Amino acid sequence: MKEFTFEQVNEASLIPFFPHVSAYSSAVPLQHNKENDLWIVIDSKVYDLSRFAALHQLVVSVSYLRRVSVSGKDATNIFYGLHRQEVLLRPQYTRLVIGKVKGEEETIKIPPPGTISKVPYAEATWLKESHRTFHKATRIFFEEVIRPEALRCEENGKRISQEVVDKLSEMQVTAMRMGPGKHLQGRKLMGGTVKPEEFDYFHEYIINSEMSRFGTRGFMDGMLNGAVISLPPVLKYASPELYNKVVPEVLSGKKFISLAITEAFAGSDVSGLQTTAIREGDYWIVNGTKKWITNGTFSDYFTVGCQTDQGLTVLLIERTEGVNTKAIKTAYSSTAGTAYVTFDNVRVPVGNTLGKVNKGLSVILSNFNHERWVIICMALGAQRVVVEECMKWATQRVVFGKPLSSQAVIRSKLAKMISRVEACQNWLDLITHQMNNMTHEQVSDKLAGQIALCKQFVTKCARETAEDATQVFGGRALTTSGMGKVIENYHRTSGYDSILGGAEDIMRDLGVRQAMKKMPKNARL
Ligand code: HEM
Repeated sequence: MKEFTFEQVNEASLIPFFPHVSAYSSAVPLQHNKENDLWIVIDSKVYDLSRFAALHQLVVSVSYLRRVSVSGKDATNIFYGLHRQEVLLRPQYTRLVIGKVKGEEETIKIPPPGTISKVPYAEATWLKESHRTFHKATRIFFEEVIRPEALRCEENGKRISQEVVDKLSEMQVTAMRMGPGKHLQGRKLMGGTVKPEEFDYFHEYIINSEMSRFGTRGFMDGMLNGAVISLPPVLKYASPELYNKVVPEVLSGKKFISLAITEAFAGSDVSGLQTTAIREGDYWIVNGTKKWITNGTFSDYFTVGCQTDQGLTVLLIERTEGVNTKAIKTAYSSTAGTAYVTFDNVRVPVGNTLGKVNKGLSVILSNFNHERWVIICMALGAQRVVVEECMKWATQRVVFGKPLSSQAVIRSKLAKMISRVEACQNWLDLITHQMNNMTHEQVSDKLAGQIALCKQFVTKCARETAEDATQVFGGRALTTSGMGKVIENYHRTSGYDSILGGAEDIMRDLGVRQAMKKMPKNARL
C-alpha cells in the first residue's frame, strides 16, 4: 500500500484553521481539500473522496468535508459518529483507499468472522470448552453464510434461498435445532465440532442465539423456525414409515414443514380450535383455517391440531388437493413466510396421525416447552446484541463535546439493560441445565411453568430494553439503515417474541397455575 506523510495528505494542517475566516481564501496553496481534489484520513487510511464527495452531498456538504480534510486531525472520530464500520467494507468504498499515513497503524480493526466480542456484557460466558469451540465455529458459519442472506431476505422479503438451506443441512443446523436425540446419530455436526452424543441443549442454545445477531427478526423465523416447532411431534410420535419418509426430507432441506395450530378463532386457547378432522375409512377429512403460520407460504407439510369426536388430534398434512396458503402482511419481513392456511375437504391418511386420537392436547402442550425455550434463547441473543450496540454507541457518539457515556442518565440506562440481560441469562442457563438432565416427560411435568414464566420475563425485559435503546440512539433508532438500524428492527419486532409461542399474560397465568397444581395439600402458614 502506498504511504503518505501526514503533511502530504493534509498540507493544510500546517495552517491554523479559524472557522470564521475562510481557510480556502488563504494565500498558501492548500492540497487535497478542494471540491475535485479531496482526501481524508480514517484510522490511518487515506481515502480519495474527490469524486465521491459530490455523491455524498445529500447528507453532508462538500464544504463540510473540505473542513474535515483540513482540520489538522484525521476524520476517524467524526466518521464513526456517523457511520457503522460496515460502510468501509463495501467494495465501492474500499476502492476509495489510496494509501496509508506513514508511521501510523490501524487502531480500529475490523473483526474477522467468528470473533467473540470483547465488549463487556456482549457475550454469554460459556462454561465448557466444548461449548466455546462450538460457539466459535457456529459464529464463523453464521457470519460467512447466514449474515449476507439474512440482510438480503429481510430487505427484499423473499424466502430463504435453497442454496443457503442446503448449507444449513450440510452443517446439520436444522437437525441440531430439534435438540439432542437419536435423530443426530451419524451426523457431522457443524463440520464435526461436536459429537452427536455430546450435543446438549447449550449447543442448541448457541445456534438459536447466533441467529439473532443480525437485527433481522423476520429472517430468523424465515430460517426454518417452522420446522423447529413442527418437526418434533413427528420425531416423537410418527409411525416408523412416516418418520422415515418425512424426517430425512426435512432435515436435508428438500421439503419444508410448519406448525398449524393457531386459528383466528383460537389462539392461546388451544382447546377451542375449530378445524375438524372426521374419520372416513382409512382417511381423515380435514376442514378449517389456520392463521399466523410461520413458513406456511412455502411449506410442504403441516403439523395440524384438529378437533376430533372427543378431543384434539394432531395430524401431519401434506400440501395436497384442498390445502391452500396465502401470505399475511405483518410488521416484520415477509421472508418469514407467515400465512393463512386453509384445509378444504383434505384427505389425510390415518397413518399420518401423531400421537393418540383425541389426546392431541398433550402432544401440542408438550411441544410448546421446546418452542418457548427456543424463543427465550433467540430473544436473549437479540437482547445481548442490543446491549453491545448501546455500549459501542455510547462510547463513540460525541455530544456536547463528550461521549454519550459521560452522561449519568445514559449510564443508568446501560445499567438497567445489563442487569436485565444477565438476570435473563442466569434463569435460562439454569433451565437449560435442568433440560440436559431430564427426560422429555420430566421437562413437561417439572419445567413447563418455569419455561412459561421465564419466557414472559425475558420478553418483558426485551421490550424495556428496546425502549431504553431507542432513547439512547435517538432519531437513529427510527431509521432502517445507518447507525441505529439494529435498534430499529429490535424495537419494531421484539413484540413478536412476547406473542408467538404464547402471549405474556397467558405465560404468567400458566406459570402460576402450574405452581398451584403442585402445592402440597397440607401446606399451611
Ligand atoms: C470514506 C469516507 C466515507 C464514506 C464511504 C461514506 C459513506 C456514507 C454512507 C454509505 C452513508 C449512508 C449510511 C447508511 O445509511 O448506512 C453515509 C452517511 C453519512 N455520512 Fe458519510 N461517508 C464517508 C465520509 C464521511 C465524512 C468524513 C463525513 C462528515 C464529515 C460524512 C458524513 C455523513 C453524514 C452526516 C451521513 C448521514 C448520517 C445519518 O443519517 O445518520 N461521511 N456516509
